Amino acid sequence: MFSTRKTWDLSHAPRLQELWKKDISLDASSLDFLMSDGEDDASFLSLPTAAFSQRPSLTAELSETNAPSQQLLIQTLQDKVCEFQARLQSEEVARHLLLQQLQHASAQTSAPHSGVTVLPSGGQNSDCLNCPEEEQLVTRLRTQVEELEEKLLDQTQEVERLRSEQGATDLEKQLKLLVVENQRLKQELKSCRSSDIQSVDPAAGSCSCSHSQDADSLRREVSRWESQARQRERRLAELERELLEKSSRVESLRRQLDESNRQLDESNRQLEDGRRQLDESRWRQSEAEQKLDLRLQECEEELARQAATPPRVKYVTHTVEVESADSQKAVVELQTKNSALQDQLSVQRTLLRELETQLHESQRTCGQLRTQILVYEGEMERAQGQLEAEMQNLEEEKNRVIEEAFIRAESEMKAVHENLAGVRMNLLSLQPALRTLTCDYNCLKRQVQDFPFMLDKAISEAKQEICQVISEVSSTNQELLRKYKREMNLRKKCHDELVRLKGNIRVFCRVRPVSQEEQDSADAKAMLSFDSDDDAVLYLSSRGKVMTFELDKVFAPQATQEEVFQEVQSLITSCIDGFNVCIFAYGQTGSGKTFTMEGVVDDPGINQRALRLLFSEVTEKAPDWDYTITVSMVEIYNETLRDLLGENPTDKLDIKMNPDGSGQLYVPRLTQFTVQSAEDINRVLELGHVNRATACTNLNEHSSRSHALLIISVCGYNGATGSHTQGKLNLVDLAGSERIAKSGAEGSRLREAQCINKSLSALGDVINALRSRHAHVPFRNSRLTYLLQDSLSGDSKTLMMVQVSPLPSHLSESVCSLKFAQRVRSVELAASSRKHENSSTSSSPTHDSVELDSPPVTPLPLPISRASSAGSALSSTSRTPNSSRRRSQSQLSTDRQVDRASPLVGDGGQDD
Ligand SMILES: Nc1ncnc2c1ncn2[C@@H]1O[C@H](COP(=O)(O)OP(=O)(O)OP(=O)(O)O)[C@@H](O)[C@H]1O
Repeated sequence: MFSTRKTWDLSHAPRLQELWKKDISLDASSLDFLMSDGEDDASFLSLPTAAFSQRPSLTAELSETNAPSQQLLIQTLQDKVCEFQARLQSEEVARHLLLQQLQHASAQTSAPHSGVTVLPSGGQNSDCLNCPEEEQLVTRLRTQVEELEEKLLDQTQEVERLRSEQGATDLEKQLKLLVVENQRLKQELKSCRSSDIQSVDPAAGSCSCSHSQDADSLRREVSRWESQARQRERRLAELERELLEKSSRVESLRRQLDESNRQLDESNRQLEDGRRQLDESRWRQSEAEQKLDLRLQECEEELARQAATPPRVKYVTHTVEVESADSQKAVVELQTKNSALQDQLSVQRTLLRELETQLHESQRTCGQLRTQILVYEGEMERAQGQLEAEMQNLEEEKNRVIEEAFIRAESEMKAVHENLAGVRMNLLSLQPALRTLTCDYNCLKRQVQDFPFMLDKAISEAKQEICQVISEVSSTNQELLRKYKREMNLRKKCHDELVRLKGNIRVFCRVRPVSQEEQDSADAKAMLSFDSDDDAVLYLSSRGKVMTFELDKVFAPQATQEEVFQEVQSLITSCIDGFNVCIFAYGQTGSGKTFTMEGVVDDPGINQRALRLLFSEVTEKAPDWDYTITVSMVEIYNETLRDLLGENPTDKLDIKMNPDGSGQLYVPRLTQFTVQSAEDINRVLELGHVNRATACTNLNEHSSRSHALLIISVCGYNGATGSHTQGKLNLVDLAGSERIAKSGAEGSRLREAQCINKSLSALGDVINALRSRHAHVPFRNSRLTYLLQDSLSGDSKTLMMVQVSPLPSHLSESVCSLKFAQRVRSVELAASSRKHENSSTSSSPTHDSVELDSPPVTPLPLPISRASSAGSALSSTSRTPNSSRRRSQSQLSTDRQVDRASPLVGDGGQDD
């Protein structure tokens, strides 16, 4: 079935076939056999020179013959060699015979004279050589033998020489050439195959010519056709199997039919036998009947004749009687026989009927079987016709498919061959490239050999360049560092200027919310209101009048701790840059100072947040800067300084001038903790809180009567620049600012009130003197201002957080606190206004002088509309907050210019 494909496989690869044939011809063992046979046979060496006289023609013949006919040629050569050997042997034998004859003749000649046997080896026996003729003959013969031997030796040498020069060497050379050619062709075939594989299989090599894709597709097509052919073959095999089954079925039916026919014949035969038996028995019966009838008739005739003769009646009667008895007996016998024959006849008839029934049955079955056979035969003919048609179709289809596959494969092979030729061409064209590559490789090899030297040279050059670059970079760094320092100085100057222009005292106000209990017992409506457009304005209503307070920032009751801290954190971080910062919480008792500064556990205040912020900031700067943060906590109660972190919190501390001559103050024996983590902060604050609580009987009351200070020092060192920074952050929770003296307190309460009043007044005076740039700033007037001296002077920054209670019952204290804040803030704003304010306001709080019934007097004359923000009472309908704010801002620059020209001069008590 696949003969066509197999034929195609070999016949359509002419080149491979040719190579194959060459390969076979060269691999044949005949040449090896010939060579080994010729060399092993020693007689070959004795070939006469003439034996090789035909060598040129043989060589020519060998060279002319094609590779397939070489075997024949070799056979011819072998025959000729054998022939030469035979001839040589015969010559040898003849020569030996001649020699023996000569020796024998000489022996016979010499024997009768001396009786001594002449040795064939020619041994000298002077006794036997009496006759000179004989001696001469022997000598001549010996000479002849020697000549012959020499001649033989010469011939042998000549043969050897000729053999080495031309004969076998030619064959060997030819064989070697053929072997080399064979090897070359094998290699070529191998390379062709490998290149075929590479071009056919893209995964096997990197050759990606277009023919490989065509070849792939053709191969796929061929494999598809092959699979189709296989399917058709399978189908054909199935049909054949089916045909065989049907044939076997028909055969079995035929066998059944034959069996039936045979049975039918058997039945017919039985029937015939029965009929024959019946006819026979009938015939015998009729014969017996005829015999009986005939006997009966004879008997009757005899009876009648005897009856006709009376005298002889008795005898006749007796005879008749005798005869009739016999006749009767015979009749009875005959009747019995007749009845038996009748029975037999009836049996035969019954049997005949049965046989006839069987015959009918068999004939009917036979008819049915014949009908069935006819049906089967028709069906089989039809199936056979279908099968033949199908087989015909399949055969045609198969031939067509094979033809197509053949054509495709042929074209594919052609393409592959073309591809192969292309590959060969490529190989040829690649050879120059290979040569170039080889040249390049050699060149590179030389370069690689020179590489260490070049590398050393390059490394030394690179080192020089790197050193040069490093020196350049270091000089650039020096330059950059110089510029950086210059920029830093400039920035500091700018900052100073900015601070000077903007003022380094900021005043914020925070209104605490109304607690649940206070809401229940609140006796009035909200007296404080806020400007939705301006977060620096607070309105206070009292008796139908509205007082407007303008500060730097006003926090409504709903402001969170985080929002408050957001506003102050820039001040806190500036202490990392070396600034001293002071944040005060100022206000009456219960206004929320401690809440703002310390906060509660779940919602910490400025103190804890400030320390955490400082940690995160110094951590960010850690690669360049090395910071140390130390913390101290002190309390000032009744002008007594106590260390809240010390082992004995009740011990009094002093404030002294630092003996190092720096002019800085310090507190001997003050405990300082270096904090490095949030846990340290919590521990320190907790310790301070516990110490403060243990030092008093009622913490709430005590905290209202004392100032609590958290002093944080931040020291930084920049290793790169060598610069140091030192900043200090003072977070102060001041004592309550209510006017206790007015309430008629006595004894210790009076002393507490006096101390608080004194320290707060001193703080106001210091701030006033600082803003007014007085030559003398009264820091020493209180422990508080004395301790905060370095954080209030110079370029330090101060924030005052004025805490206000929203309750109407605290209106007087709230007004007093707000007026104090307003004055502190207005000090720095307008020099021109200060002149007027100096006569009407004081920077120091005068709590005792502010009366609820008599609100602060508006300074006269008002320099500008800004005077309205200095605590003047205005009708809520007389002006809008926005207009006030705009005026304040427009006037700000003018005021600041004047402020630099004329320092503020003022003192307390003007409110009164
Ligand atoms: N902004 C606020 N939000 C919620 N509660 C506040 C707020 N401010 C203050 N409080 C609450 O008001 C009460 C009084 O606050 P706080 O103790 O801070 O006042 P104080 O001015 O420090 O009083 P003292 O001078 O006696 O120390 C506290 O219960 C506090 O929780």
